[in-house]
Amino acid sequence: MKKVEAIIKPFKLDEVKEALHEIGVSGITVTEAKGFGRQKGHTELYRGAEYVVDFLPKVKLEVVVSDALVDRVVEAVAAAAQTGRIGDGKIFVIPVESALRIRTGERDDDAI
Ligand SMILES: Nc1ncnc2c1ncn2[C@@H]1O[C@H](COP(=O)(O)OP(=O)(O)OP(=O)(O)O)[C@@H](O)[C@H]1O
Repeated sequence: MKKVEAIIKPFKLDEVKEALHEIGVSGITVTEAKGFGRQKGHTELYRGAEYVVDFLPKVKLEVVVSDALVDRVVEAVAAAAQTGRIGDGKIFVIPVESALRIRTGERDDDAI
């Protein structure tokens, strides 16, 4: 299993969620986040306004998937989140050791 952690522009969340739904991802964790990339000190367009970049609002999306699905998830998130402008975000892939569905006791691939 892998955790795909994506930092994206907030207005792209619905599109990314739809793309993940289409490839069969059932569980997603979404957190409001703030951050900056290498554009620090420059300006970034956010909701039509130019901001001098400090910490910009972002959304952090976490999806744990089977190894078989990880490439498709990364591609789907990247395609849905891309605008081509600075600040589009990043995707990290992290190994996951185990998973447990608390209600049933199912584990690992059966739990995600
Ligand atoms: N190395 C990193 N570690 C953790 N979070 C990061 C890292 N780089 C970027 N982020 C997060 O991703 C968000 C978007 O990053 P961003 O797309 O601006 O990166 P970038 O490298 O500057 O690329 P770009 O040139 O496309 O803007 C940041 O606001 C931050 O929350």
